[in-house]
Amino acid sequence: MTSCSFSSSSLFSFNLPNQNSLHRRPPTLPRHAIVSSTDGSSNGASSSSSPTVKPTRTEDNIRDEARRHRSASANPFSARYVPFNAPPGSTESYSLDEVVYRSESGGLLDVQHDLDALRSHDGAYWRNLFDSRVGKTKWPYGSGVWSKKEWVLPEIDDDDIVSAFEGNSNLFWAERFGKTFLGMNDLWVKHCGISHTGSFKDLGMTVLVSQVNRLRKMNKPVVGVGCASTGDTSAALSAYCASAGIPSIVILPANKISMAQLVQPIANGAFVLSIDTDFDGCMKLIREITSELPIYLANSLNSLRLEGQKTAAIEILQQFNWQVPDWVIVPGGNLGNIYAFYKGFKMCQELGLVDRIPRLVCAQAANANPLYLHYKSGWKEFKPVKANATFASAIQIGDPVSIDRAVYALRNCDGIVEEATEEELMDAMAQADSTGMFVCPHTGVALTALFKLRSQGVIAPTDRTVVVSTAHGLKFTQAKIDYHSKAIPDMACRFSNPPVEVKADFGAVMDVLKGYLGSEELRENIQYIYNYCFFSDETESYFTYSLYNHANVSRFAMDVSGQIKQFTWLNNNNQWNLFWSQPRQQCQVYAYCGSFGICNDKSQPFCQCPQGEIESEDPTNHQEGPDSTLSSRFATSGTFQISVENREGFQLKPRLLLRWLRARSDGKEEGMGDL
Ligand SMILES: N[C@@H](CCOP(=O)(O)O)C(=O)O
Repeated sequence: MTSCSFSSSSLFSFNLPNQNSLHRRPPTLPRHAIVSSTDGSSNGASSSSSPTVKPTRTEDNIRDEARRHRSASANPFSARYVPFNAPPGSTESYSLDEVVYRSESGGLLDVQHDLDALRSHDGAYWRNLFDSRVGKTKWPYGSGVWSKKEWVLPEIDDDDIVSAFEGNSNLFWAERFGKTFLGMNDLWVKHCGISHTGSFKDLGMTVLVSQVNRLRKMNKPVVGVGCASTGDTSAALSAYCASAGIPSIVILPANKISMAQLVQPIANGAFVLSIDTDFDGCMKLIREITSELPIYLANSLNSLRLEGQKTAAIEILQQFNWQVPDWVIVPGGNLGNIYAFYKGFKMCQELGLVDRIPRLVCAQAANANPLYLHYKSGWKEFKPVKANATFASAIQIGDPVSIDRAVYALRNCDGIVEEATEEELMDAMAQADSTGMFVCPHTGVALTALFKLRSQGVIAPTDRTVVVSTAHGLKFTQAKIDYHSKAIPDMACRFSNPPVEVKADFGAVMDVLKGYLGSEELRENIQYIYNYCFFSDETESYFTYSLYNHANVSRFAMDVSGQIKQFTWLNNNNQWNLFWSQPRQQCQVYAYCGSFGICNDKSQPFCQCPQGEIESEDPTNHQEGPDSTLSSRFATSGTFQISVENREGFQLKPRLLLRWLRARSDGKEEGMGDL
């Protein structure tokens, strides 16, 4: 890990920076004659494309413009800290302007909104309001978080908000991944990592840093903001703090985060401490530090963060036109996010935007699985674990701070916890990448959970399922390089795709390309023409297919040849064309010529009896193992060829010594077969 040397003297002088000079200035935009207010009563949803809109001034930026249109009417919405899962009758609560992370009893806090005030509008009102703000540059609603401001931090002044217009992340229809690997048609990946700093942490950090900005303007004693991190939280914290001119301090476990994650806070000017411990050790330190120094805690122990993160759930509903998916699968480490998703969905149900919530699945790496073990024990006593190294390094956490929140969320939505081994998560990541994504290992954990729940029949092929991708794959290139170079000990790296080294010679390149174009791998592309769905359980196995283009006519047949054949109708020739067959060559049909016959694709009839004498060792005693079949045939050259093929169809170099002693072909004596 790179070591960083920053001067500590300037950081710990505790001088408040001149905020005016540091404040981010959004770009100047032409001001349009749009009348709108922050309560959304007139949101200008259709104004930007109206021909009657005229630019009248150009000197205002979007923040100035929002300020000018600030509503004069009193804000009816509010929120407070209360003890998390407080017993009925509890009156303990705190203003969001207090610096407090724990309840009197030492438990977690939660941000409680005045739901009665929010209920003064019905679900349709909120749906329309949120929808009207998407895709605009209006400050601060251009952010997917602040477009739900009334449900996030209703009382903050728009001027105090520090935003990179985060959120509104892509909800990707994982069409090919779903169909190819899972037989699913309605699988989606919420790419929260396609974001300002490359992870979902931006959603929470815009809220937390905005509140810090407000506290500092109120002259509250907040000198800087600090976090422990496995890489993503620190990247988000440092970027948002840099944007607002607020010092940030990040504590990282040495050698346990990716280079891309490490360089983010360094580049954004954070004070970076690389500490020889794991994340749980760093978390303990930051808790102690923030209780001693005027440094505001930015980890999700601070419930403000979850107010931003919950908007990803609202956004998913919005992207489905307010239809509720059946499942949402979230990778889990420190476990704030699984609760944030639950809270977002629950608020939408309670406020009448939707009538139910999805079932949540929390997916953990098997090397850092305290929640999984807790779930498997029937939610008996929780025991932290020592988290072992995992490629899903951002969730290498053994003592998650939000364990109570996660258990609450999962129990209240009939949730499930799954785990993924290192090989499973890396394979799943590579499979997703092979279908056009570029996901992080944590998404591999979530996809593994999906594989397992599909194969157990818990998630049905038609269930609408969303996998939450938490970070950008580019943060984890080293893991991908190791995988594709097959450089990971004890891992088969089944889906690796290493580059082919070829000399700079036309013929050599052509040979390699011809090999590739004839490969099995490329033939699989027929899936773009046919939509295959394979189903298999204990009682039945079958597949169905349909044509993407209904103008095509096609038929499948299996006949006495032992081959399954797929024909397409050629309109020009008025005949069936053999499009695909498997096994491709007649002689590849298992035992087509019986136990001792010789199959030769190049002659008719294909099957012949061997001539001469063959002396061989026991065919089952060769190194390819009993799963391999031996076949032999005459090639056009007249030489005798032997091939050994295992059940997966891989051609193996035969180690079996089959000696062709005296073969007579056309009365000639041949020498050794072509081994
Ligand atoms: N994966 C996290 C770990 C800290 O979690 P947080 O949600 O409490 O910030 C990270 O990126 O640091």
